[in-house]
Amino acid sequence: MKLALIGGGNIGRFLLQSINIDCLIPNAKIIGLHTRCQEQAKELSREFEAEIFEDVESLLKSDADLVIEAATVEAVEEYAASILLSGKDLVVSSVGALADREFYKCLEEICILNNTKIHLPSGAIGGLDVLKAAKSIGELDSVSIITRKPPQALPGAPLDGEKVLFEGSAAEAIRLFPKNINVSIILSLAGLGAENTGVKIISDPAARKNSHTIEAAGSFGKLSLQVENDPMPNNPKTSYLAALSILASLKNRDEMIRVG
Ligand SMILES: NC(=O)C1=CN([C@@H]2O[C@H](COP(=O)(O)OP(=O)(O)OC[C@H]3O[C@@H](n4cnc5c(N)ncnc54)[C@H](OP(=O)(O)O)[C@@H]3O)[C@@H](O)[C@H]2O)C=CC1
Ligand SMILES: O=C([O-])CC(=O)C(=O)O
Repeated sequence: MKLALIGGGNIGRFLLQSINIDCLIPNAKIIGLHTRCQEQAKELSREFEAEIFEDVESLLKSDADLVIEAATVEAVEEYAASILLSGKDLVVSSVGALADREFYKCLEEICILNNTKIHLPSGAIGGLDVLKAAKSIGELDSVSIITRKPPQALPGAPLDGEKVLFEGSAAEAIRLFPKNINVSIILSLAGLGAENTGVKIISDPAARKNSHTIEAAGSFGKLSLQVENDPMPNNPKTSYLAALSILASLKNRDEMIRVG
């Protein structure tokens, strides 16, 4: 499988190392990457033997089968449609982009017409299987997430003392924190939608982990799940599990017997 990558930050570098050097996905290679900073692109290209795509047009013309986005919500908004139209599948890290129903429907139509797929990894949380099963006959009543992170991982957070930075819907949360609360949107997509998923974001100077507590209730019973994420070694903002979940998505793609 030939892969192309958009974004050369924490997750991008981790994927280059895991796929091109550690060979963790059988028969897969990241053949090229596009990222905003050319210096960074050159360094990654040298280190991981991947081509540089100076723009997305050259990435689209490449023979990659699948594109992994590890950049920003804006990058998904800008490039997703043309990637799918070019016949390539897409793995999205910045799932917040899909909070917009119109955008979601537009991408879904492109996928149907072009026989392409979008893969949305579970990111830094879990429990999506429970929500999907629970709502399959429409009896999921409530879903919420409380995210607690150190202030260094959240924009505008005070360094002294715990503070609730946000309380409201996932739709509003991702508008205000597009780099920090993608988890609420994958949760919404598995469950009740972005308008009906409750979010609380807490900045906590005592926190050493990025923790996400999910509560859900419905006719199935109740779900209560806490994920205590270790951050990636070089970036307190990103949970390690988010990067691992992209590898898991790539592996799922080829599995003949799928769990969950
Ligand atoms: N679903 C989930 O649970 C999680 C999702 N995420 C999301 O995943 C994404 C990647 O995370 P992470 O690797 O930690 O982020 P980083 O900020 O470390 O890296 C992002 C990279 O993308 C590049 N970039 C930004 N905009 C563009 C663009 N338009 N075209 C090409 N490259 C671009 C950046 O370049 P530059 O350095 O020049 O800005 C940078 O190299 C983020 O959107 C993050 O919010 C993260 C954690 C969990
Ligand atoms: O990494 C995390 O814990 C979650 C995160 O940033 C996001 O959802 O955008």
